[in-house]
Amino acid sequence: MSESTIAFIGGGNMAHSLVGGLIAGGRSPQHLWVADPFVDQLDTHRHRHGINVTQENTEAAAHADVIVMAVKPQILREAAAQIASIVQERQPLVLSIAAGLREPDISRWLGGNVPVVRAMPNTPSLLRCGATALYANPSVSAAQKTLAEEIMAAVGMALWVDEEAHMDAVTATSGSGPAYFFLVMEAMENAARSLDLPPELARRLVLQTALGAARMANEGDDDPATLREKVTSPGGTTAAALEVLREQGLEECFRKALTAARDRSQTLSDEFGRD
Ligand SMILES: NC(=O)C1=CN([C@@H]2O[C@H](COP(=O)(O)OP(=O)(O)OC[C@H]3O[C@@H](n4cnc5c(N)ncnc54)[C@H](OP(=O)(O)O)[C@@H]3O)[C@@H](O)[C@H]2O)C=CC1
Ligand SMILES: O=C(O)[C@@H]1CCC=N1
Repeated sequence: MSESTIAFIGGGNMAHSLVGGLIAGGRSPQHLWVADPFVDQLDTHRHRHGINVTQENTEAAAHADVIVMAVKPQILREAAAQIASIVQERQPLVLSIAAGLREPDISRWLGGNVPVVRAMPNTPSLLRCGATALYANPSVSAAQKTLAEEIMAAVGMALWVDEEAHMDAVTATSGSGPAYFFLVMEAMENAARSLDLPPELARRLVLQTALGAARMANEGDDDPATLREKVTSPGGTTAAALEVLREQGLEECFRKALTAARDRSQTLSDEFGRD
C-alpha cells in the first residue's frame, strides 16, 4: 500500500513535534505537508525536516489523505472553513489535535458528515516517546481508524477512548503533562542550586534522575508507589523530604492543577466551539 500523505494545518510547536517524530520513524518527507501563514515557520520546517510547505491551507489540504488540524483552538473554526470544500470533495480523514474543541463542531465547520478523529498528543512525540489518546466519530471507517492509530503510534503510545468527554481529562493529564514534569525539574534544579551546588552539576543530576525514575517506572515491574518506598529509608533523607512535600499539600496541588486544566479544556469548547 502506498504511503498516505499527511498535511498539517498550522506549523507550530506541536506540528514540529509530530513531523519530527514521523520522520524519525521513517515516514518520507515528500509525503508530509505543512501550511502556515508565516514564512519563517515554513522555512524552519523545510530546513529542519525537508517537507513540503505552503502558506495556503487549501494547497496542503488538496494533497492530503489525512489533514491534521494543528492550529490554536481559537483559529480552528476559521481554518476549517477555509478547507471545507476540499474536505467535502475529497473526504480525507481529519485529525484534530486542538484542545477542548468538540468533534461535532469540527465536523460541522467542515461541512458536516466528515470523518473526524480527535487526538490529544504531547510534545515528546518529537522523540517518538509521545502519549496520545484518540476518539473517532461515527463517520470514521475502520481503515481510517487504523490509519489514525498508525500515525500516532509512530510517534509514541496511542490509546483510544470510547467517550469524547474523556478528552478534557486526557488533555489535563498527558497533553499538558510534560509541562508539569518540566516544572518539577526546574524547581528541583533551583532548590539544588540554593544548596550551593554548581548550576551545571545541579542540572545534570536533576535531568538524569528524572530520566532514570521515568525509565524505572515504565520498564520495571514495580509501580511508582513501590519504587518510591524502595528509595525511602526509614528515618532517612528521602523521608524528610517527602514529609515536607506531603505537609505542603503536593497531592492536593496536583489534583487542583489537573482539575483546572480539565475545566479550561471544557471552557475552550464553550468559547471557541459551537456557533
Ligand atoms: N503544544 C502542545 O504541547 C500541545 C498542543 N496541542 C494543540 O495543538 C494545537 C497547536 O498548538 P501549538 O502547536 O502549541 O500552537 P502554535 O501556536 O505553536 O502553532 C499554531 C500555528 O498555527 C499558525 N496559524 C495561525 N493561524 C493559522 C491559519 N489560519 N492557518 C494555518 N496556520 C495558522 C500559527 O501562527 P502564529 O503563531 O503566528 O499565529 C502557529 O504557527 C492547539 O490547538 C493545541 O491545543 C495539543 C497537544 C499538545
Ligand atoms: O496548553 C494547551 O492548551 C495545549 C493543550 C495541551 C498542551 N498544550
